[in-house]
Amino acid sequence: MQIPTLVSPQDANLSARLDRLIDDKTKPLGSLGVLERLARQIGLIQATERPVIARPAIIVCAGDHGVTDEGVSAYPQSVTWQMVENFLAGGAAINVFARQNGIALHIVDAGVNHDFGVRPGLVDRKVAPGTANFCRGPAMSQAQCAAAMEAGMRFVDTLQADVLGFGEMGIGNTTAAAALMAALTGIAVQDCVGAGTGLDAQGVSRKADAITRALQLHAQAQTPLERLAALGGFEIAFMCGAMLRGAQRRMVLVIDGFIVTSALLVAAALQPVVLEYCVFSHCSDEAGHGRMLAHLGARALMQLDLRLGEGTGAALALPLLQAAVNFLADMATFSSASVSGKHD
Ligand SMILES: O=C(O)c1ccc[n+]([C@@H]2O[C@H](COP(=O)([O-])O)[C@@H](O)[C@H]2O)c1
Ligand SMILES: Cc1cc2nc[nH]c2cc1C
Repeated sequence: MQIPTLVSPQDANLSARLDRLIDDKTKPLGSLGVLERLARQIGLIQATERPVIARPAIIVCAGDHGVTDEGVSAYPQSVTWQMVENFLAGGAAINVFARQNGIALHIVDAGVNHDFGVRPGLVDRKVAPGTANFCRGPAMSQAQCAAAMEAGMRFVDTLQADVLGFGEMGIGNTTAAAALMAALTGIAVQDCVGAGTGLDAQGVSRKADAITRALQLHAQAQTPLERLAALGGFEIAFMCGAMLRGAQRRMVLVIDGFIVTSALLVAAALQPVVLEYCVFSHCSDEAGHGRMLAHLGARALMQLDLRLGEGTGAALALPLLQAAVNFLADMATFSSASVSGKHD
């Protein structure tokens, strides 16, 4: 598998020109805060003083997890395929928010334990019907993991998006994400685990125990790709490949919650520059997410106590990205509006 080579979008000359444009708008210097940072970042990613968001898209990647055998989720595995049906019928939260914000939604089966048959609207990239239980062996073989990543890269090649958001669905995947987090960051398991879909304290400690056993079993997995195969999931690997290709194609990547960020942890371990293409939509209520973001040096746009996944935070953040490019394009300048500038 060829890992995409990324170039940094940083360009000192363009950055200075964007700063001048931003500072020339009719507002006290710096007063649009994070929106100014976003406008500059999107301009740099698109390599223009006039960035646009014309074709926003979100990929919702679904996969099942063998580790659910350890009793690590508050819901049964069948909810994964049932929610995929819900996405296809247009009734999930992500459908509502994507419709509200004019976002194209792509639903991907990367490894769900269900036969959907031939389903219009479903992107069938099933590598296998769920991962193996990583407490007993690797979640995926290296070949399966590479197949999921390559499928993610190839899928992004079919898209015309300028902003690409990520979402996921997979009962048990907060366990996989927490295991990846512990392995890739060295943060203690206790500080990586959380309640997921709603475990009680006993459930959370069962989850931590499963992860601790898995980290011992897979101690020989040392590279990011070995760790992804041992502990990850098909939807996580698919997103990791899709993020790397999206950055290579200079798309703005909108990161959602805990599981999406775990895919980015792997992508950033392979190609750190990918982070310069990322906007972090929100800080999830899942306990480890704040620490995961801190590890990446990332600042989330919003804190809404969300813990749903599906790309809902990414969809809700899109209006903020649009506000950033719109103020840059449409606000008057001090001279065009005859407004006096700051005292010297
Ligand atoms: O995005 C998040 O931060 C997030 C936090 C907690 C749960 N989820 C969703 O809940 C599911 C995984 O939870 P669990 O408890 O089954 O591991 C999966 O479908 C995720 O989309 C998502
Ligand atoms: C109902 C339900 C919807 C979800 N969407 C994302 N993860 C989910 C988990 C559950 C349980």
